Amino acid sequence: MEVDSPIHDFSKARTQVWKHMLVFMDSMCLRCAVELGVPDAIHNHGGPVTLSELVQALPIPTSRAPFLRRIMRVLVNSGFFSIEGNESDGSNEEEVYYDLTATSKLLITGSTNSLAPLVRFVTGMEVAMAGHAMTTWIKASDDDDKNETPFHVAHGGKGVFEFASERPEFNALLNEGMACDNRVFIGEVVKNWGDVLFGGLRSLVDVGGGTGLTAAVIAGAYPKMKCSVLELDHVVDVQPENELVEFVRGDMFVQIPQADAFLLEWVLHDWSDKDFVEED
Ligand SMILES: C[S@@+](CC[C@H](N)C(=O)[O-])C[C@H]1O[C@@H](n2cnc3c(N)ncnc32)[C@H](O)[C@@H]1O
Repeated sequence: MEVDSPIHDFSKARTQVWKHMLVFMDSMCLRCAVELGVPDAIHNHGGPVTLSELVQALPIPTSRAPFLRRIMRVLVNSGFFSIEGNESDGSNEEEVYYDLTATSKLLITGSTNSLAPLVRFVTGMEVAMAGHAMTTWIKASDDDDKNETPFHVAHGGKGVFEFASERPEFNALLNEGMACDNRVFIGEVVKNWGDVLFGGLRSLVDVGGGTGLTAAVIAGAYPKMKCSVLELDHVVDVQPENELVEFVRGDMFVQIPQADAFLLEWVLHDWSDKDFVEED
């Protein structure tokens, strides 16, 4: 086939459509692997596993092995797992070994840098429903607050934080998802730029600081600084005692406690300029 023939152009364009239609399967395979505990199973095995060893370690019937192999194929292709041997050439599947990569090591449950909770949150039904509501949302009148974001449209006019306040499981998913992504990041920030950012401060308020993880890391490194977290009731209600950080219940649009400095991490993007910019 000539490279710039009409059939080539059609084929290329068609492939592009297929690719975009199905790209959500990448996320769904990732979610499935995290929910099943595939990274944990390989980690606990202590090294590369065959397909049948993997099936045995997971809560799935052995009859699902061929489907797990396909899910693993997608994830090997995306770099989440490595494979030794070549299962596509018809070799005995016992000769094929799956192992963790740097990416899937970030998905081991309970490890200090695990992003598994973030995967569960972002690929979850509640967020996916917001994606499905995008067309309805963009066609809707923006005079009504219930149409503010696709999430509002998908969830009966409730924004993500109001929704979380009514759903303990979603609240936990959101809080853990946010916190896990910070664990490594804030540690590095404090290590490399802590003195520039926080040196000399007597007090700091992490506005919308979630579980308080960020504030606790900062407080741990600067014990003379008073670190507080301003959060909504439903977030504060489920936080364990924290010796390093004081939780303050409140609404940042109403009042923010006095401090030398304020931290707004992953907060401004949740709101429009109209919410944040006030002119006297
Ligand atoms: C995207 S999360 C970011 C959490 C945390 N700063 C982080 O980086 O992981 C936004 C946070 O803002 C909090 N929040 C939302 N509206 C708020 C308000 N009006 N007053 C105080 N906190 C609020 C939410 O409960 C949520 O924990």
